Amino acid sequence: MSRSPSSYTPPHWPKNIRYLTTQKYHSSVSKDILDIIKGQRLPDSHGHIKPQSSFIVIRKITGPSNHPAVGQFGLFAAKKIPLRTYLLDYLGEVHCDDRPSSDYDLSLYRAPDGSVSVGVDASAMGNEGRFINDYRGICGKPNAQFEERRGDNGELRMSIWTGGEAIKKGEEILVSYGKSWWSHRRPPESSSSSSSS
Ligand SMILES: C[S@@+](CC[C@H](N)C(=O)[O-])C[C@H]1O[C@@H](n2cnc3c(N)ncnc32)[C@H](O)[C@@H]1O
Repeated sequence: MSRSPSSYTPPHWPKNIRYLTTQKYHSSVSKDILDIIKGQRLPDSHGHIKPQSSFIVIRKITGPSNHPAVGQFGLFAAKKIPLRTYLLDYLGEVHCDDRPSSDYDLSLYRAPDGSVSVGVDASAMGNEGRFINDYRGICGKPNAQFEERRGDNGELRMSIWTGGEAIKKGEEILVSYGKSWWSHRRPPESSSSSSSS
């Protein structure tokens, strides 16, 4: 970990990936779409919630040997996490171009007429969220989920929340990437994934 706040990167952060603390916008995002994503600052409200990123750590997956992402990294509970906790936002480069080869690209927004699709791609830049793995082949169901939310500044982001059960210290935090993410990829081999989501 480095000392100055501007150059902070979390432990295990890869040197070739830019660490972000805010979303970045690619030139493929038009002014109209930028206005929709950035939204408007919300009036001060009592519903102000902050992400609890002290609950999570990036860790290299060394086992069990049948873990489908062994040798890669994952996101783990640094301490016991209560149910329905807002952990962090999935930060990356917000874009409107196609990124079929990125394994770190999430869908953020689709125009109602289907003409524009906006993604957040954390392949070259992102935060701890880029290390969250899918539950398939690891356990029976996810213990966390992606949720779209607008922050206090009105900006639309993909946030990561724990589900309806507390997560024990040391447990891996796992979401569902969704069927469409896996539809054009090879599913994990030791899969326990008969789930529909
Ligand atoms: C968003 S990244 C997750 C972080 C990744 N493990 C890493 O170290 O950078 C998505 C990639 O993680 C791996 N992955 C995540 N969940 C998986 C799963 N359930 N089974 C197999 N591979 C998985 C795949 O290689 C996938 O392309």
